[in-house]
Amino acid sequence: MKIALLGYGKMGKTIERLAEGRGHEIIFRITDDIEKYDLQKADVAIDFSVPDAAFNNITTCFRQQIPVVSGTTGWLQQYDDAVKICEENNSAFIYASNFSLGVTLFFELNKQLAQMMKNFPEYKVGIEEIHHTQKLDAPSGTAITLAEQILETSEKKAWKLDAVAEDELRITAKRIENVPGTHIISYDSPVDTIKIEHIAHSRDGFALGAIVAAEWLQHKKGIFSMKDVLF
Ligand SMILES: NC(=O)C1=CN([C@@H]2O[C@H](COP(=O)(O)OP(=O)(O)OC[C@H]3O[C@@H](n4cnc5c(N)ncnc54)[C@H](OP(=O)(O)O)[C@@H]3O)[C@@H](O)[C@H]2O)C=CC1
Ligand SMILES: O=C(O)C1=N[C@H](C(=O)O)C[C@H](O)C1
Repeated sequence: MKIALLGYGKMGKTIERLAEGRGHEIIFRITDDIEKYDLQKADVAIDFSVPDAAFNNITTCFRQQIPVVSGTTGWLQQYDDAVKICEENNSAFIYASNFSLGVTLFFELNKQLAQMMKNFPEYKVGIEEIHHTQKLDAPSGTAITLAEQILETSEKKAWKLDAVAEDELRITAKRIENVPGTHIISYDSPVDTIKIEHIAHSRDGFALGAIVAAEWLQHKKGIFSMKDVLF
């Protein structure tokens, strides 16, 4: 595949290394005005950039029918508009707040555990995420996905960073040097605690998942998720 990278930071460089190892070619490393690039030369665009740039860059690709794999977090208030533009232009899109196989499995485990715990109100649920100090957004996109899954079965009304109200789901965000990404779901009762935890050891899992998603998306049209790709 000929890949246009939208964003060439920590994730862009990791994707470059792993994609070239799988025989793909990086034809653009875009970190500024996307209009300067001849996107028609690309088979797919992979977006790991910044919240302010993601929507414009992704939809510019859709308008040229270039399929997009996006992992950028913090721009999802515009996700529905991006989906609409993708469909209007008969293009293809996969978004995931976390592309790793481990977190895709963890999402399924989280849903099953939430379903089981809804009958045991003595357990108080909370989410903790830990990331490196350069991360722009808090809470992480992954923590928001986990929270939204829990809210589907819980009596809590909404998630909130550092929530204290009883009807809010508390997310705690910590920033520590060089941590690629850790997510913990805890159910605390007066007598014990149940925890599930996903720890990324590097960025390779995120990058590999995004490349596999891009390979899978070739010649497809429509809106997909990592569940479509992996299961
Ligand atoms: N879904 C997932 O699995 C994962 C998602 N992420 C998310 O991916 C995003 C990127 O993460 P990371 O690589 O660590 O971040 P970095 O800060 O390392 O990289 C961001 C990149 O975006 C570039 N950029 C800035 N403006 C534009 C623009 N207008 N168009 C295109 N690119 C631009 C920056 O360029 P410059 O430095 O020149 O400003 C830089 O190359 C974040 O939102 C993060 O949360 C991260 C890991 C996994
Ligand atoms: O910014 C990061 O680094 C990460 N961002 C994603 C998120 O916000 O969930 C995924 C991963 O946790 C790393």
